[in-house]
Amino acid sequence: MNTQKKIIKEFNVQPNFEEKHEFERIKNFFISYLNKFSYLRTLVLGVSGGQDSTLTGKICYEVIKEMKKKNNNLNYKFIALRLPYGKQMDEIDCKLAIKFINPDKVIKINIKSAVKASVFSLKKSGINITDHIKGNEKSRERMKVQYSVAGMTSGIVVGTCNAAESITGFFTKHGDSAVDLNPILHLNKRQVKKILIYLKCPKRLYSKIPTADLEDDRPGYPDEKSLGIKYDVIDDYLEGKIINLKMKNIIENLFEKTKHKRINQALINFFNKY
Ligand SMILES: Nc1ncnc2c1ncn2[C@@H]1O[C@H](COP(=O)(O)OP(=O)(O)OC[C@H]2O[C@@H]([n+]3cccc(C(=O)O)c3)[C@H](O)[C@@H]2O)[C@@H](O)[C@H]1O
Ligand SMILES: Nc1ncnc2c1ncn2[C@@H]1O[C@H](COP(=O)(O)OP(=O)(O)OP(=O)(O)O)[C@@H](O)[C@H]1O
Ligand SMILES: [Mg+2]
Repeated sequence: MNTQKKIIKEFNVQPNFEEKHEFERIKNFFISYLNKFSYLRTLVLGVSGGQDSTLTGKICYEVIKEMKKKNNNLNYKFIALRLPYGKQMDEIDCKLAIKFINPDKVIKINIKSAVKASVFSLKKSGINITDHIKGNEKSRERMKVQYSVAGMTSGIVVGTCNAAESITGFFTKHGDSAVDLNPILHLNKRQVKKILIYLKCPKRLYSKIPTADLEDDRPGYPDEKSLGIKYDVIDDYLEGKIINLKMKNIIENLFEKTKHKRINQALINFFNKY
């Protein structure tokens, strides 16, 4: 089996997916997981206003709605966390995403002072971190907040990583990838968008340019510019299409180079047997 086929198999990407069917499949897997652990009550998710957390948020909303109804228990909750670093440049999108997702509760915590304290402590010890490394600090600070909320609410932290980000290692190790459950890890980027359209998400959100938005120096910097490759190309690759050899090599080199980052992620792939 060649590398492309191996990756597609490992990630369980479905080239012939159908939006409604896939959404229901994800929802049902999620519900059966929660039913296995009867003490769980809460889903905790960071909502940024980007495509991945908007879709994951809508999944969480539907899962919790079903859990409340099926178990006749209104104690199930979906908590959305807004975790800006200072003032969020795409605040409007984040508010729109929250409105569309409709979580039971929204908590807003500004991570700036915590990140600054960390940067300052490192500096005092002679380690002056770059803007890039500070970006990873932001991602890990968000992870910490989510785990504190989950710990206090019998909850689990829900991840938003998709297959296109995962195979290229475009996530922070022990940051946004450090989650309890990954419901969209098997979707490529265009499948995320297709399900959002099926769910009647506002166009502004599903057509938004993907950004990690972690750098002070380059707010809203597009993922595709950081990666040096278009999501469309990564998506084609994940659907088993023949792509330009140079692009194929870039993807496979990134996959190999970032293998160490996916070690924990593999365990929590929703479609792996638990
Ligand atoms: N061979 C090896 N075996 C085991 N561990 C190895 C290793 N090489 C590095 N490492 C470890 O991994 C660390 C580097 O990984 P990491 O800390 O993740 O850092 P990094 O490689 O910088 O990866 C983060 C990248 O993902 C992007 N990102 C992050 C978060 C969210 C999003 C988004 O799309 O929203 C994107 C971010 O913009 C940045 O470009 C090293 O500092 C080292 O500790
Ligand atoms: N300002 C924020 N507030 C809350 N959570 C955030 C924030 N920024 C990032 N996150 C969390 O980190 C995750 C990773 O970011 P990422 O950019 O990959 O996803 P996204 O913003 O949802 O979608 P897109 O990739 O299309 O921008 C988000 O899905 C979200 O859970
Ligand atoms: Mg984003």
